[in-house]
Amino acid sequence: MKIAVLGSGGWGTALSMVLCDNGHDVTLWSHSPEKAAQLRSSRCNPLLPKVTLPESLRYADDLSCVRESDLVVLATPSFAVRATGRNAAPHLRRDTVLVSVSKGIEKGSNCRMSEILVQETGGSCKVVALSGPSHAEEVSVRMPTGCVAAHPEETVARKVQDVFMNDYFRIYTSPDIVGVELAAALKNVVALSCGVITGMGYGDNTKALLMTRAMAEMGRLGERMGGSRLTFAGLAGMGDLIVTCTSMHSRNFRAGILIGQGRTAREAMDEVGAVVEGYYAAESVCQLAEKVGVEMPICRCAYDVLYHGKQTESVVRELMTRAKKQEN
Ligand SMILES: NC(=O)C1=CN([C@@H]2O[C@H](COP(=O)(O)OP(=O)(O)OC[C@H]3O[C@@H](n4cnc5c(N)ncnc54)[C@H](O)[C@@H]3O)[C@@H](O)[C@H]2O)C=CC1
Ligand SMILES: O=C(CO)COP(=O)(O)O
Repeated sequence: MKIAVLGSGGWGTALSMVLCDNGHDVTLWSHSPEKAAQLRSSRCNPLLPKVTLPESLRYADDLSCVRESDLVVLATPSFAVRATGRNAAPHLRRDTVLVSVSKGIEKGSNCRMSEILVQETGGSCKVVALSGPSHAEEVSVRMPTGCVAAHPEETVARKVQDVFMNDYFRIYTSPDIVGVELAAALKNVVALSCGVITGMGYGDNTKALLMTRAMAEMGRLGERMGGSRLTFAGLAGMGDLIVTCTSMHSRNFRAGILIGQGRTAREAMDEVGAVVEGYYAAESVCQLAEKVGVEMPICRCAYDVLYHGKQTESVVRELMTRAKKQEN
């Protein structure tokens, strides 16, 4: 199959390697000519220093590279998905399947990534969400990993399953694209929060409390917006929550630790030096929760710390002294 991967950060690069392993004809697009030239000449992405990029991988800096592609993977940070989709759209075939792997919610519109791509392609292309616990650093060295390919039409989700799946990258299908995409965006806010309490010096009890209660609020919002609670208990929900709340590969978790140690959100993101999606998602999540009338105290507190510089100690006290309630 002819495949274009748009976005040459850690994740776009790791997925390009999976697709090359699976025998596809893959082009990796970078948004700057310098980046494409650097990848082509060095065959190394500094974000994944342990790996040499496959000989068969091609590089591009022009979005006309999607022409004649059977499948196009959107792997830019979420803030760049709309512009990338819009600029690629005139070159796309109507039967090209788009695969969205960016984990976020658009600032302002609060759209999911697949909604943006449907809008930008005028609804002509099918858009599948691929998500799950999958650090690029581990996928690129072929560590066993599992993800979910979500689309309401089973045949479309299965097509993506077939393209990506191999003996170290296991793909399940799901009809619940709403749940999968919301879980992906929400878990980043929780991973940031988990980093904050870790940076403050709290231990495993506090982390388990935060992750479990955050799952409850993620599921509440997801269900109210049309997703299934079961999705939140699966790879795209609980799976990805575990991997990002416990791993030093996670940029969200690392940024949170720095904030918990006293840095501002801006200082933490600069220090991490890569996209921290949870920062952007926190604002949208609070807006969505308010709009649909769902209580999300943990995400609300994360927003207050990130956007209003609220003291982390007072936020923890606030959460711990909420009114008494039954667990479910
Ligand atoms: N890194 C990972 O392990 C995983 C990341 N993701 C998601 O994939 C998306 C991309 O993440 P990463 O590859 O990790 O990002 P990254 O932080 O490694 O790289 C971001 C890339 O985006 C490029 N970029 C910056 N501005 C751009 C623009 N305006 N248009 C196009 N590209 C631009 C940068 O040059 C850089 O190469 C995020 O939404 C992330 O949540 C999903 C699963 C795993
Ligand atoms: O989504 C990820 C792993 O599944 C990557 O998480 P971070 O963006 O926090 O690094």
